[in-house]
Amino acid sequence: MSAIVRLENVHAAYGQEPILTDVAAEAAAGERVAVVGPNGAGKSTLLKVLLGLVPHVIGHVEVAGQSVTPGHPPSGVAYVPQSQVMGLDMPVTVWDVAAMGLLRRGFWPKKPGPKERAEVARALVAVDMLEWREELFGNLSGGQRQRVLIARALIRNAPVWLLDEPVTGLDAPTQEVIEHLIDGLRTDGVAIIQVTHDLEPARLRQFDQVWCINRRLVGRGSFDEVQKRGILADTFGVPVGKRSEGKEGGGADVPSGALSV
Ligand SMILES: Nc1ncnc2c1ncn2[C@@H]1O[C@H](COP(=O)(O)OP(=O)(O)OP(=O)(O)O)[C@@H](O)[C@H]1O
Repeated sequence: MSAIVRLENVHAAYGQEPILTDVAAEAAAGERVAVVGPNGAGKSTLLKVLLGLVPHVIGHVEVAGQSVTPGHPPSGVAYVPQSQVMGLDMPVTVWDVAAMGLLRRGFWPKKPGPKERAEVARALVAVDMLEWREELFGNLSGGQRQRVLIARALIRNAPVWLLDEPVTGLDAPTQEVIEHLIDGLRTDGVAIIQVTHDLEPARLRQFDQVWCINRRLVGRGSFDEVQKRGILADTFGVPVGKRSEGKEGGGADVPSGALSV
């Protein structure tokens, strides 16, 4: 399978300090990748490298057939940032935020026509937020905001999705809804690169690959591979532990504290 996301010998920095060193990884269409690692490991930075948002990058970055360089984001990408980093004091409605999905497709600042409006409405229906369309985005709960950001991404109709902790802080039913929506994209051949702090084995087994990041790519593979080879434990900075027998879900050799982040 050919890669739709490819990183080769990638080094990245915002200033003098290197944040990521010598990262090489790839994902194919229809694959879902979990990006895991401790706080400050460089997970969000990795997504930003794929978006062309990190100012200093050495190496080869390719997304949806395009070479990505700083300041030149690829066009075939939908990005769902952590919802708490969105400006909540701006007077924008749910509809406005979702309609920003049209932004990179030549419909801005031109007024969207009936076809584009129908597209925005369809995306809001998909996340069950159409009736909130006139509400200010900043007045929504975390879960509602996340649904709107997913709607915005759906409108992009992109072959690659980058998601930064899309379900962190949400209640279990809302997590289920959003996870189900994201997972459904795989059947359309979308490659999904998702930062997550959820290290539950049952969850991570749903991903095709787990990329373990701690300022470098410590390793990657299926959850069972990275767990068995001690890569997960190394990523979180503890010695390779013994496999915890009899633990529900197979037991991950990761620090217990890491399981609750
Ligand atoms: N815009 C920026 N300018 C300078 N340094 C930055 C910038 N963004 C992030 N960093 C630094 O890069 C490092 C990695 O940050 P990053 O947000 O990528 O980590 P992370 O693994 O996503 O962390 P977390 O799990 O806490 O969200 C941190 O030391 C952070 O301070």
